[in-house]
Amino acid sequence: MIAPLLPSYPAPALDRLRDLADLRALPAEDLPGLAEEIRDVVVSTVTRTGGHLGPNLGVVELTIALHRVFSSPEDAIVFDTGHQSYVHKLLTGRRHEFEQLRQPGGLSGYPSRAESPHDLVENSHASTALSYADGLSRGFALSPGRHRHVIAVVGDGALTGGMCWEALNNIATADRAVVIVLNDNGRSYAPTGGAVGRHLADLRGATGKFRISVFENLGITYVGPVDGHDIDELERALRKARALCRPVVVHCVTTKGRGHEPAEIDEADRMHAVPPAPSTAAGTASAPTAARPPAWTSVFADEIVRLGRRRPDLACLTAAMLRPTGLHRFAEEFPERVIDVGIAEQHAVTCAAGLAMAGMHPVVAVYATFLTRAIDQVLLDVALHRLPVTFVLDRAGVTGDDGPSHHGMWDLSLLQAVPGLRIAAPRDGARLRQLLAEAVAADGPTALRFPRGTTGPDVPELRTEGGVDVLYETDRRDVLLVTIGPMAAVGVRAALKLGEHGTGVTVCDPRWVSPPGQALVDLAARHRLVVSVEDNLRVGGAGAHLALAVTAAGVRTPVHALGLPAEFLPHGPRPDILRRNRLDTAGLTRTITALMAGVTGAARHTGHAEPTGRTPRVPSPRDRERAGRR
Ligand SMILES: Cc1ncc(C[n+]2csc(CCOP(=O)(O)OP(=O)(O)O)c2C)c(N)n1
Ligand SMILES: CC(=O)[C@@H](O)[C@H](O)COP(=O)(O)O
Ligand SMILES: [Mg+2]
Repeated sequence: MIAPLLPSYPAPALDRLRDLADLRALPAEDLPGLAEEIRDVVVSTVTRTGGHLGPNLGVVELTIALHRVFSSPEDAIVFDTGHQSYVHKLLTGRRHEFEQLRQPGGLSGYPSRAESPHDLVENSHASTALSYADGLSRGFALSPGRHRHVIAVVGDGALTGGMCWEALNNIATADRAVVIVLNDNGRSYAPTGGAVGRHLADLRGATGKFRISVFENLGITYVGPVDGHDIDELERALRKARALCRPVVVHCVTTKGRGHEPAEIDEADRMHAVPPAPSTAAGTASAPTAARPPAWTSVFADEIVRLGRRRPDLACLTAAMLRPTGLHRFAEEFPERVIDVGIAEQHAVTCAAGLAMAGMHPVVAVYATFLTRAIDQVLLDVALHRLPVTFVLDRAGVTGDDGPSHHGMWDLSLLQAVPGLRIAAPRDGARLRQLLAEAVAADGPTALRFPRGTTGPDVPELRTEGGVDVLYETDRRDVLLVTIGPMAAVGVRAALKLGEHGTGVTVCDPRWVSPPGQALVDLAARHRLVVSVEDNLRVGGAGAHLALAVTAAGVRTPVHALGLPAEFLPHGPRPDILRRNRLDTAGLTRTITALMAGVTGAARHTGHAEPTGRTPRVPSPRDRERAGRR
């Protein structure tokens, strides 16, 4: 953790708080002023560092009241998704570190057990808090000692996730002290839809009128609706809930983006997540220009609309992320063919299976990391039936500032185990368009994965061999470098550097990376060493599967798969994390040089025939010019 800087924003009331006891000792009349200071600190910091502005502005009073009524960390407070835990961090001793929110080595944008005993759940995947609460309350009930309360802060969006209802089904079975603080701002990114959204809207409007909530029907006491910005009302409701010592939901009505007008009027998503200020971020995404290539998501958004015009059987599904996944334009043009299932990826996948059985070709657009919770559905609801469903996985690979539970680095390892599922990884915008068209034309399951950020310039192929694009080659066949997706540009630059030192590298992009095709095996047989490089785990990645295919074909060329370690990688700029894992040009060049030394040494030792003695063609000015364009 880097040394805390002096706070950039004066917050005298907040700075006088040494601990939660001081917060609890504050007179009620001081609390609105504290809330205002906290809002100012959140706005001034998050607009600089990037992060979740709207969600945190909506829980200022709620978090103050929570920490005045309950005694964290004795009482366990769990934040669902965790993107709304900045106020919690400011109140639990991290005021100074907050300046470094989401910065390398700085505070995580989600709860972090390494940062504080007040933080329990680091996973940023939604709809888990109630399951943790059920387990915590059972564990506390089984452990002797002081009676400890469990409090779960759950958003209305998170409540559309199936795990919440699995947990409620259990929580309601016994009188354990579980307080469910329902933070109802009526939105995920967009307004919360479905029957859950409708029911909550009914309850919000029920002040003074008698209304039975679904929670009461399950046997959970319902308290509310409560004004989520009135600290006094919140404290009264929370004290009432605490005294009940049984499952209770406190329905808090809040405003996402509260107190910051640009967020309050942001129709799209109330400034749910804002990018870092240009001075803070290395290369903030902004409008594409001839020099600045478009975002991957916008290329997908454009191409899926073009395909939708030609294919009336295309239907698209999102899990409460219509705009973040680029489906908003398809929804505008084909509203009847877009389905927002809420934060319910498992349902999205099996609903897509149903759509395919009904003759449609569904496209399920999710962030790669969120598909991990629907692998069973991909495997046994889609692939077992060999259904024509296409999964479009945005944010595949290292994502960056959202940290370990957001890096989309497991999809290739998990999906390559799914029989019959073909996986494509476009290297640039042009290939994304081509591969998307091929995917939705397939009569079985397909997946397409691409990273967060901009596409980079197109990387044209020299020629294509059995469906594999050859991007660069010399007349010496030392190394076959198989680049997966956007690693192509890195691979070509590394090949040029290696060529300057006498190593002949053939760079190829399989486009359809799984299952590995015969053409790749044939190419491997013609080289002394195969190296693959991917923005995914090495374990079970594309390179691992290529090695299996090369060995199974009886080809003796050694295969080295390069990729990410099977670790939870911290938050940080994507380029930094790739560089630290030697997946940048310099790292790849060094790795291949070392591997080649091994191969050459082994050949000298075993007398294995050297390849043709000709040195690789020195890269022509045209080669350099082309590589420079990448
Ligand atoms: C499984 C999963 N899918 C999608 C997301 C992306 N996501 C992050 S926050 C969010 C909206 C959450 O809405 P809500 O629970 O109401 O919290 P709010 O932001 O309104 O405070 C979504 C969809 C996620 N974190 N986890
Ligand atoms: C908390 C969450 O899951 C999302 O809000 C995520 O932070 C969005 O990430 P992007 O900024 O990549 O869309
Ligand atoms: Mg919400």
